[in-house]
Amino acid sequence: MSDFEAELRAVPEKRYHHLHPFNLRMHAGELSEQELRRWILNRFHYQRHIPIKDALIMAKLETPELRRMWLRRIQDHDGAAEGEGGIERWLRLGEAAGLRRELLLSGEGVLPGVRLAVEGYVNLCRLGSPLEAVAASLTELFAPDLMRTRIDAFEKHYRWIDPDGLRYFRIRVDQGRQDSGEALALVLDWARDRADQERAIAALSYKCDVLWALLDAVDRGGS
Ligand SMILES: O=C(O)c1cc(C(=O)O)c2c(n1)C(=O)C(=O)c1cc(C(=O)O)[nH]c1-2
Repeated sequence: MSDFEAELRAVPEKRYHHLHPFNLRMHAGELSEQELRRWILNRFHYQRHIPIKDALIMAKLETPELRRMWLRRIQDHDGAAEGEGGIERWLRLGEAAGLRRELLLSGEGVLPGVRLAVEGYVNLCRLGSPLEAVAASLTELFAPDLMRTRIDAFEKHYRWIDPDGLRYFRIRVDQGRQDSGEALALVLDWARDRADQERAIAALSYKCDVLWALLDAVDRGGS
């Protein structure tokens, strides 16, 4: 592993939201039903913006090979047809937890801090270079392990949620591995000099801040 790759991996190791107190409480089974519903509703705001930020990235990619790779990400979330894809599966997670899909789709109850955090990520992808935008997605190197921990925690501690609702996470484990493997190869290829490497590390650090700030807002609650 190159020094640069080790440096990249070290960023989420120390700052990814697997360390956030809200996630630690989730995994320990300490969240109330209300807190878990608040997380699902607010995280939907993040989920529905992922294909939007991916479309902004795709518009900057200059070859058919790269655009095909990125198009798959959009389809993972939006599905190839009505009733398919990650966004639909997240809506079903909401329903399994007693949240009507109309409520999630309305955006009602999304906390101001969550809106700002998500806007920050979308704007990084809108305004940044392809290298920065792809580097920011590398938090996904750590997401599959976190999802496995989350699935175990839900099955053990939150049995009031229908296990069918967990399909989003089950499918996402492999998707996240593929996404992060492809993104890492691109970042290692594109970041040729030290200035580029530093920009990639800064973008990944910023993305860790986005996820952390999102959970800070959910943890604090309000509204
Ligand atoms: O539940 C999580 O902890 C988590 C984290 C992340 C992440 O690290 O950004 C993503 C997801 N989930 C996720 O479901 C997802 O589709 C996703 C896409 C991306 C991205 O930056 O392109 N991150 C994430």
